[in-house]
Amino acid sequence: MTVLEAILEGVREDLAEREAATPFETIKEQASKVAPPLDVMAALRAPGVGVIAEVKRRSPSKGALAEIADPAALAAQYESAGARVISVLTERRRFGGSLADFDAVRAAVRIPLLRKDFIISPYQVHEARLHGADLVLLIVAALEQNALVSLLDRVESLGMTALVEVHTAEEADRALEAGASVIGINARNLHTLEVDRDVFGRIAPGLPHDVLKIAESGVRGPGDLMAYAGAGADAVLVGEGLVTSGDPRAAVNQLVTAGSHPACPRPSR
Ligand SMILES: O=P(O)(O)OC[C@@H](O)[C@@H](O)c1c[nH]c2ccccc12
Repeated sequence: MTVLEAILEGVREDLAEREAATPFETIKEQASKVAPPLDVMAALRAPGVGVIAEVKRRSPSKGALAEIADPAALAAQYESAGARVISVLTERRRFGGSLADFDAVRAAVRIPLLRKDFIISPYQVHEARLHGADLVLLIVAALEQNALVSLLDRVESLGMTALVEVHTAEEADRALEAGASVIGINARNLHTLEVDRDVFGRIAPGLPHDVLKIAESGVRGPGDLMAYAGAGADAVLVGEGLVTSGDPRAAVNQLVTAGSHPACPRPSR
């Protein structure tokens, strides 16, 4: 079993419990009454290379990363330092996240929020909306093509944006085929957890100009952001580098400053 398969098994078990506690129809109905999603495309298309800052307690590759006693306070720091979007891990077993973390962050910031989880069912999409998500992660490697297409359609039909994650050129083709308008290229292989920062530069140039390109994982500082920018990134998604920095506000600010510096390569749209 690969790491991804093991994670998905746990996700399915946790999901079954939530489904038993609250029926799909209830989640759907409650989600329809929530304030509409924010304009994610506008946030991501702003000038310069954007920063998506992640609330991440632990990871399967490194174990515990940071305590994060107050996710709302961390998110408020990210926002005040100029992050465009905040990503909140809600996967419990491997990443130590929760929808409670998501709620705390939602109440603390005004910028768009990404629900970062292993989404395999429409239930989780409506659940994301119910908790105020604007963006939802869909991982191509975790989904059959028909599931990817139908989840993407559902995300968009609720007015949210799908961040469709890929790690290979074949997965990128599947993402485009499904109609993705925002593609995240993850440097980390979810089967082996190995990080290869060159994956972005191999895949991004083959994507259409109008597709927003997010470089995910492995950003340690402004140098990595500049390299991703040079390869065509519209934004970078950063977790570990921020939560382990000791000063997340300063760490985000350095990235935001680099991403808006005149010497930073511009997205080519
Ligand atoms: O902590 P990093 O290396 O900055 O990576 C952040 C983000 O890309 C990573 O958390 C991530 C990318 N895709 C995922 C899918 C599921 C869980 C987590 C992820």
